[in-house]
Amino acid sequence: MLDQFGLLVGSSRSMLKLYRTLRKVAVTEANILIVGESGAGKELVANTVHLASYRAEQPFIAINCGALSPELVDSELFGHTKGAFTGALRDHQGVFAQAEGGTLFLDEVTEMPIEQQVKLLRVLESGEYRPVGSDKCRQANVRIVAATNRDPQQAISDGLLREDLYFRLAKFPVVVPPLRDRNDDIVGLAQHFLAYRNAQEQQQKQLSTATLQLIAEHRWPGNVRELKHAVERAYILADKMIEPDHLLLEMALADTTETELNEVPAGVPLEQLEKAAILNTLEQNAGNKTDSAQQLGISVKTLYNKLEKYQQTEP
Ligand SMILES: Nc1ncnc2c1ncn2[C@@H]1O[C@H](COP(=O)(O)OP(=O)(O)OP(=O)(O)O)[C@@H](O)[C@H]1O
Repeated sequence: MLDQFGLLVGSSRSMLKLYRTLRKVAVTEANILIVGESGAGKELVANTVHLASYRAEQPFIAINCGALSPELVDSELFGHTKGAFTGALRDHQGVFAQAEGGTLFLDEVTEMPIEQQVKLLRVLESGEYRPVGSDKCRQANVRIVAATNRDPQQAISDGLLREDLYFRLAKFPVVVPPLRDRNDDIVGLAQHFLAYRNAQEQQQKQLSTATLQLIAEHRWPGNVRELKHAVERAYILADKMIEPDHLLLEMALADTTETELNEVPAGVPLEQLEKAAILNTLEQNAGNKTDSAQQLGISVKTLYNKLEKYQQTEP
């Protein structure tokens, strides 16, 4: 049986160290910055912090900063009053109001436009925010837990994250290690996801020895999310014994071999290639933009911009 803390499962040394940190930090009011690769479990860490905090009975609100629409970002964060702008037909609560008393999880915080990062910093400093169109400030009682899959120092030098906001958020930087650095947990997590499905479906499917070996040896670039999806796929495909082929790991491989690249016909407009690469990656990731952007080596914001452009040029 693997150790558990809140929603997190794992007994590797790095996970046990993480639990110790979270246990201490959760009961404070400190804001937190969680750093880790996509799929490593950052949102689960944020949720666990919330559940282990004194705010557990209050709301946990999660937003992806890369998915905020540029025109509405102020309203999405701070809310708006009726008539604040065309289309503002009624008062709207932003995420700060929704999370009042609880925890606000800002995923992909480096994708938040710099202008809003300044406003966020102001809220963290003064504890006040003002809904769009209102002349009254509201008091915010919200704990901020932010996350990024970028190296924060690099994001600061690239101008994606304000240094002053970083210092405000990162009183307690929490690092979630990639799955390949917690070898001891890989097979246990696979068994955990399988046991969960077996209990749900009242089945007793099993992982064969060869499957367990493949799971242990795979590098899991998509981290725990990739492992969970592979087990769930295999669970559906296998009757009783889950064999290596059921995991469909080659489908999830992001690495394109040189031979495959040589098969791309010469003279295809680059834009067309780019669009095909983007749409195929999204399809492989079941529409998950964060994972797709990471595999494509672009930011979530760039991915959104490109998708928007395709929509405009579509007949
Ligand atoms: N330690 C863990 N124990 C159990 N399940 C886990 C663990 N870590 C991650 N998961 C599961 O893996 C999936 C991905 O985790 P999560 O969404 O927290 O990752 P993330 O780092 O926030 O990803 P992204 O950066 O893409 O938003 C979720 O289904 C989550 O429940």
